[in-house]
Amino acid sequence: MENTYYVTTPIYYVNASPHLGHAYTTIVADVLARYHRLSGHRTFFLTGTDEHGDKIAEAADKSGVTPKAYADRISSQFRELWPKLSVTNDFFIRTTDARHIETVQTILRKVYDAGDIYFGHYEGFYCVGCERFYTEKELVDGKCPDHQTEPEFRKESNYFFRMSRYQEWLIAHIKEHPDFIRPERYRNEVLAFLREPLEDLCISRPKARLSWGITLPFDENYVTYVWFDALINYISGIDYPDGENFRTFWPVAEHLIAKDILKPHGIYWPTMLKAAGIEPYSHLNVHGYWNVDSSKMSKSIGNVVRPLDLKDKYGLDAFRYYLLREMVFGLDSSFSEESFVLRVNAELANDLGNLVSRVTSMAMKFCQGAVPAVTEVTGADRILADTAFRVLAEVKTSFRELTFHKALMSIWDYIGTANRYIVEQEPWNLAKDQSKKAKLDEVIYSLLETLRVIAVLISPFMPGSAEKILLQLGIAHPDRENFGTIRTWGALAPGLRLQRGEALFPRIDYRSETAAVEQKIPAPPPPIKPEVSYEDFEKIDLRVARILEAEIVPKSAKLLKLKIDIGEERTVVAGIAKDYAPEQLVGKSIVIVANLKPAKLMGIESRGMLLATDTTDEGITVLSFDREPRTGAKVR
Ligand SMILES: Nc1ncnc2c1ncn2[C@@H]1O[C@H](COP(=O)(O)OP(=O)(O)OP(=O)(O)O)[C@@H](O)[C@H]1O
Ligand SMILES: [Zn+2]
Repeated sequence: MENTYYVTTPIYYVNASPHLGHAYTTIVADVLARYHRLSGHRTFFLTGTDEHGDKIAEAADKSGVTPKAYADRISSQFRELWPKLSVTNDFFIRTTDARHIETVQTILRKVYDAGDIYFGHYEGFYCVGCERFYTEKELVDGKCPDHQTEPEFRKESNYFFRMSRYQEWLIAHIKEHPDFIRPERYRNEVLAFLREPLEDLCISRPKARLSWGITLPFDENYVTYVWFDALINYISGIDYPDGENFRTFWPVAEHLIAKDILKPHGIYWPTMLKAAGIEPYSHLNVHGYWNVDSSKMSKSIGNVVRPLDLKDKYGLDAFRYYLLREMVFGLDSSFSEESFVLRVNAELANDLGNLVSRVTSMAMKFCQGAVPAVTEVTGADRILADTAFRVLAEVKTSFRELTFHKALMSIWDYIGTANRYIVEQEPWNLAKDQSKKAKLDEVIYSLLETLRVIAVLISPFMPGSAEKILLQLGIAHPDRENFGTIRTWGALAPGLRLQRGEALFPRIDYRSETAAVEQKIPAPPPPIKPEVSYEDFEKIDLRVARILEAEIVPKSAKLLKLKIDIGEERTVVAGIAKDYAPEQLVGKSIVIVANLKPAKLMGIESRGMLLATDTTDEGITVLSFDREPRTGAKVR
């Protein structure tokens, strides 16, 4: 059978504009959809907006427009946002679509005819924010636990869905399908909830009080409760009951949600499906919250970060990368712009960006700007091929387990391996010796092929950057590369002309931005140390050093390894990675203490210490010269 994949996001409630939380769920769905398409699976990705209910009627009223006009406005904000974040949904559903309304009525009729909907009297505490009744037991100090507001007491006759009838079935289904709700903590949460007897679900609202909703097909004085309407989008969006999409995709449905809407998705929805005679979805995948200062980012609170602000400031791929790398799917994360910048600088500008620019510029220089031909990749060069296969398998597992941060860690492990391989192989030395030409070609080819593999691996997360890398490799149709084409090592065609490209991820100078805002008062300089004699000073040998190479020390946030020339070649390690990108240093003349006792830093022997000082904004600047000094000269 053909492999198929169906992923949905919640349909977002149109009572306010989209924020980073909505962007996260939708980008995760996009990453999954892209991954499955690149794996050759037939894929459908659905998102949309939820437009009925009290809260929208209220918000519209406040803005002085009709609910439909209000919903149109906010819905288009969501619809227009997604392409700007490179989100590739196949359809955008609105619960005000005629097709959707028809489907909701079909399902209501079916469940009603089966005897699972009855008319009854109800009284209780109703929270408008939650749009549901609360039992007294659920309230905290008489208030809604989510909204901290006092609910209204309401007495109403309404229609009820006999949810209780399906409680035992649901418990059994969850127990038989351990992955039905995941990660496990949320499965346990639903099971815990099901330990208490389920109450029937009130699924109507009298039109006398609220008319903004879908009319019940069996009583036109009532509209449908917003959850009973909204959840059905997952099947109306793929043309239930007769559409080919429904037949193809419903059997593999995967829902993505945050934990706030676990109960409707984990309990209402499967029992609704069961009552309507429809198979349950395959998986409910639940993630945690993005918090700001430890409270949930939410429209109602207003503590929101706008996705487009971040995209405009730092670039789309950096934003997508950060969201997927920072959050462990299932757990909460807190958002901070500082952690964002740290990741972009260390992992994107340094690790990935440098690898791409080093490899392509070496290929330009040593291989006349074309992919070299190699007969067979052997020996040490197998490491890159072998790592590719291992990482491919790890990424596959991570996608299956929704551990996106681990997928990225595996890919970054590969990037680290490639960066170390360059240092070990020293292509610049191979290039000096004609007899080593074959070896040089092998090294450069392996690195270019590694870039092709990395580009495909990152493409679900960072589609724009992946394409740029593939174009730099001279690949004319980047869209033809996929998880199938990287399974064969050596598929990169010799002779392709490399294309020069701009830096993928420019470093962000965050400190100077915040410094401008904070206006910190600098600490006074420390007191001068006690006198020393000239003879004592003379013992210190200061020299002009020219930096030949610079690279990040793996797993260290601060250290750079420098190869320097002081008349002889030496390696020194300096704690300046936060202030200098390696490429800013190469070719620069600096001052080092040449006779300081060697020290080992992160396993690397440093022979000499570079001199540096503070700038006014707290960063570091290395000592340099205003005229070109002689390399190795004594500093007096
Ligand atoms: N802070 C958040 N962290 C992660 N995802 C979020 C966050 N806020 C919203 N979402 C996403 O949006 C869905 C809820 O959509 P909704 O339109 O109710 O947003 P909301 O901001 O939580 O609204 P409200 O504050 O009015 O309850 C969640 O299930 C999740 O997919
Ligand atoms: Zn509430």
